[in-house]
Amino acid sequence: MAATGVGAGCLAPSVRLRADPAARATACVVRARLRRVARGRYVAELSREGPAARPAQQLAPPVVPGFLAPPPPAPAQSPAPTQPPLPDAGVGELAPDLLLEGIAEDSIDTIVVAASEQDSEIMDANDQPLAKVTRSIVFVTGEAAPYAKSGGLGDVCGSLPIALAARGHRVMVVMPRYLNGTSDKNYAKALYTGKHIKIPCFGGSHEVTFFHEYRDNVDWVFVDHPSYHRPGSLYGDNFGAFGDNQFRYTLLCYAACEAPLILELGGYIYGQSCMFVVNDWHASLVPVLLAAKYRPYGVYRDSRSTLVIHNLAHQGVEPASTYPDLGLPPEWYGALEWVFPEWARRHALDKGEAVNFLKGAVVTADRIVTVSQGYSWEVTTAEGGQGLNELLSSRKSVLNGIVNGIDINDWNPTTDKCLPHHYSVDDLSGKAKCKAELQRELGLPVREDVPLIGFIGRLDYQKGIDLIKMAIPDLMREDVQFVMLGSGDPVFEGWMRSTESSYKDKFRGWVGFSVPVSHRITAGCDILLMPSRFEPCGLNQLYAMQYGTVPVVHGTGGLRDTVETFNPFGAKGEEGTGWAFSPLTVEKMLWALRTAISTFREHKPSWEGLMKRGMTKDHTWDHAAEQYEQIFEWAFVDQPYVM
Ligand SMILES: Nc1ncnc2c1ncn2[C@@H]1O[C@H](COP(=O)(O)OP(=O)(O)O[C@H]2O[C@H](CO)[C@@H](O)[C@H](O)[C@H]2O)[C@@H](O)[C@H]1O
Repeated sequence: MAATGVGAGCLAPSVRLRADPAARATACVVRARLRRVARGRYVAELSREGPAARPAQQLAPPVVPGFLAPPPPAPAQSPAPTQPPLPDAGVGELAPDLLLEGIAEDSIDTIVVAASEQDSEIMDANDQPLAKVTRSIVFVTGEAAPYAKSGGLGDVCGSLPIALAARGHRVMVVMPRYLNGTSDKNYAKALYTGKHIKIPCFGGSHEVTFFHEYRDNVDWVFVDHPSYHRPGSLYGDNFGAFGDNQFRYTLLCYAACEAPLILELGGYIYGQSCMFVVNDWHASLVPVLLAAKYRPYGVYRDSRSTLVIHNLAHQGVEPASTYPDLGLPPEWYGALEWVFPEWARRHALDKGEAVNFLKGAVVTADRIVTVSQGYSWEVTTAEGGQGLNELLSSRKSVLNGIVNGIDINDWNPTTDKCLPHHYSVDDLSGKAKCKAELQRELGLPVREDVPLIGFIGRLDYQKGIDLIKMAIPDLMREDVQFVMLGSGDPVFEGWMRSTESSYKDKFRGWVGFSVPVSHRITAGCDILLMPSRFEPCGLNQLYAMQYGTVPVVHGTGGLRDTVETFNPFGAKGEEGTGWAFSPLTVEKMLWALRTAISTFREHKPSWEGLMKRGMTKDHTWDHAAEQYEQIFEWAFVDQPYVM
């Protein structure tokens, strides 16, 4: 039995058959024409074509229950021999998932689902179309919240798929099943699919299995292998990055290529016409595998891939001698080939030859997206391109920037479960209470009049921690409070601890990774500081604005795109949502902070305006999801970049 889609907005992947063993097997074709009758409700007009000799009375009448309409009693259980044959018979209301009951599965050769473009649209609350064309989308990622998160990549891959699924797409996310003793409970609802494959790489055949959870209309697929079960964080432990990360993410990429072909999720596989969305270096082997190992055999010729760059600083680079381990044909070496400049080589005999996963995706993916427009330009410059600028420039015609959204269910001051008090743009009193609670929790003097400045993030060169370190002695001379939450570089962790003991009434350094604490800091602070050296998008400034906390940021990448510097003399009165300073120097940062502090102290109405403008900005994923759809459509208009 085959299911084919006809017409724009092919719905075939979601057609489901419920076979009735009582029905007689007779070859036929069922045509199901979907007509949209209301938002989310469809009528299927069924007609059956089959051999002229087909005895009509041997077939049970169709029952077409929808998700929304309660299923009618199942006449299939007692087929009435006098029932007329099908022609245009079964009509019922149903969601886009078409369920045919009472027809023997093996009695049907083909289901043709025809829906005009208009009919197949999923409508929004105002009955306006969301997605024009629905697709099968496969996200491949090293992390996705709430299962596993080490930073912004996890946030994005935990919420963008849900936003796309809400627009009518069929979405799968493929990521490792990390079991490390602390996050195991996050995978509790994921069930073993019974599917396992053997992956030929690294000198052996490695068995991986698949687990699955269906949540928020998304198929969350977890690849299981012993190398994902170990203490520490996702990518390393106290001794640094895991030495076998290249192996672990090679397995992920192979598994992600197989998943749409073998996993029957909701009864049906995703098939060969997918959009693979590969995130950062962990997933970057996917487009290379599609080109080198599938398309030459006629598989995935109708699929496309989009590389999403969240952070160019991590590229998955290993010695060239590891290439044979990857299981790729020798002639594909050039796609991953990477030669370090002489200054970056370790000794005179080092030829600097390496393989670079991210580079592999840059030269094979159909489209490339960075997580802000500003960053999409920066990656083409020598300063921001981390060595890939020339290659990325050569692909400028398919390079776009889309600013991330945020998960409004998770980050919403009116409902946030991590907060002791709630508030909204109309009633900010809860924010003052959150501030007092935070000061109490941190053991700082509880004072409403003192500006409380926060920092949340990885303690990493990228985040400009060294600038904060240099500025602290000056800043601590002011009447301010400062709280930092972060983990990473042990040198900075030690510095945070010692600074806390030097400025007991003013500074708190919380070393560690705690999502609830990050929510409480975002809500309780007045100012959020982000002096990032580079920032592809940045999420904390978006969370801050959503919570009425005014961001002071270095004007780079996504920070420049999202934070508008305060202007008291704008054309329509006061404008702006924070301060974006540039260039990145301690003096400039202190100047921006002092301007913010004096506005907080001396211009209360202006401060409230800043808070409210930030809170009323649209930070939802809807707009970004629509832009991703556009990129996918462009990709499908073109032939695959590498056949
Ligand atoms: N100690 C801690 N405790 C609790 N939570 C913590 C934490 N440290 C960080 N976080 C959380 O991790 C996330 C960090 O996201 P960012 O976007 O700011 O940076 P990151 O560099 O990880 O992401 C990369 O990918 C994202 C997504 O595309 C880009 O926005 C970004 O610019 C790019 O560098 C936020 O949700 C933050 O609250």
